[in-house]
Amino acid sequence: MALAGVRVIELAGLAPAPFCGMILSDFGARVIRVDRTKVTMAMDSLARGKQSVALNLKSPQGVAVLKKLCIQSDIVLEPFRKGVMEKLGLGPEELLKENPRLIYARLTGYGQSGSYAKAAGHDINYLAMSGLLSTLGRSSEKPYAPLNLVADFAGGGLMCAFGIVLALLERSKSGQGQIIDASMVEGAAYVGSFMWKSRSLGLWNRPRGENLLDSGAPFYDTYQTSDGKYMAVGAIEPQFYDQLIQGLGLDAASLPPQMSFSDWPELRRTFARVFAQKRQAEWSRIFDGTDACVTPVLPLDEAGSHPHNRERGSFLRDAQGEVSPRPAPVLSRTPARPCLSRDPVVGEHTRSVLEEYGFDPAHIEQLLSAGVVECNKAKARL
Ligand SMILES: C[C@H](CCC[C@H](C)C(=O)SCCNC(=O)CCNC(=O)[C@H](O)C(C)(C)COP(=O)(O)OP(=O)(O)OC[C@H]1O[C@@H](n2cnc3c(N)ncnc32)[C@H](O)[C@@H]1OP(=O)(O)O)[C@H]1CC[C@H]2[C@@H]3[C@H](O)C[C@@H]4C[C@H](O)CC[C@]4(C)[C@H]3C[C@H](O)[C@]12C
Repeated sequence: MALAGVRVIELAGLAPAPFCGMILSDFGARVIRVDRTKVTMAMDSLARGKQSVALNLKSPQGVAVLKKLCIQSDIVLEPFRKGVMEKLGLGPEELLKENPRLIYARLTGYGQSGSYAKAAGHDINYLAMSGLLSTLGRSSEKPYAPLNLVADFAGGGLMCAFGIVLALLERSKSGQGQIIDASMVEGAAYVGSFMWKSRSLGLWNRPRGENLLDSGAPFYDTYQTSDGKYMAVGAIEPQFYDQLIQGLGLDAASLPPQMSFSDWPELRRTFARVFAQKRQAEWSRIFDGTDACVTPVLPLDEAGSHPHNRERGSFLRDAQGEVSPRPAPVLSRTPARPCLSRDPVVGEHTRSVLEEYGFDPAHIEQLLSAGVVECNKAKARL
């Protein structure tokens, strides 16, 4: 796999950093998640392929253990508020001094500088600060966040993984590590570059929810079908729009022009009335194999069984029987080989990892009895 041999120390966090760690793990990196001690349950549902060490960083011995792990690793990924790592004596200066090849990835909401750097926040705040949230939502409604996909995952976890891969590539030439300051505000904004850079085209001149791709255009929207399901319509180009009109059984001559903004509400009502006359499966049969850009809106538990996704193996089933997306993109020679076994229990790998990183058994026992580290076993499933 592409990242085979890369060792990552991931400090346990909420959502973006776990996703970043899972991407690295899916593509072959060895990811060791450092959890707190005395936690009953891992919060990480993105733990595929990771190992867990339970370590109390509030003790000087715990800090020393983490340092030793980082000295022998390629990447440390930290998801805390600015200043937390420095307060622990684990800031980049300390760690890079001991391991100049270390890539020190800091994944935060607001970045390592600026007046908000130390403020708490979540996806919705970062999305709001990026400028993008103001554009998301239906006409005459307030802005709404599309789950926590944009800032936490696209602009956060994924962007940080990209930064790590860039730093690894650069290190292969310079031999040096570096610090990655991944701000979710900036990552989200960057993902949304199109919004800024296409403004001169007049694509976003109208209020929220009344433009081409923000649910303003009737040919770029979803429609309810007679069985309460939905179809997604993305028929932007005239040649594809013609096929939409044909599939709906409408007479193009009796409709207003596609790009007549003032007629969009009426056109939307016409499309809605027609879509409501057939079931989703019927519409799928009509539009499959055409270029009308019309597809069913699949619920999560149906996405994996759609013929197209099944043919490509786009979703996988793990040892627990849970279905989730296959890692993307697909590399031809060195594709991801995601681990299918269960997620680690907090502290499950403490002993084995410490042994591997050169801690002698007596030292491990002492750390255990001092409560600096914890070893836990997976509970048997009855
Ligand atoms: C699924 C839910 C997640 C929702 C995601 C949400 C929408 C997001 O947007 S996540 C993005 C959040 N932002 C960031 O990550 C930006 C960077 N980070 C921060 O800004 C901050 O970390 C913070 C604001 C997110 C949190 O601030 P906090 O004050 O708590 O922490 P920090 O200042 O960073 O300091 C950390 C302190 O911790 C110490 N530490 C760290 N590691 C160790 C260690 N090993 N040992 C000892 N100490 C350690 C460190 O030293 C710092 O100490 P100091 O403060 O003294 O300096 C999920 C959201 C809630 C989940 C549920 C909930 O947790 C309850 C259940 C728990 C159970 O286990 C599982 C089920 C739950 C229901 C759980 C389910 C889901 O996971 C959630 C709903």
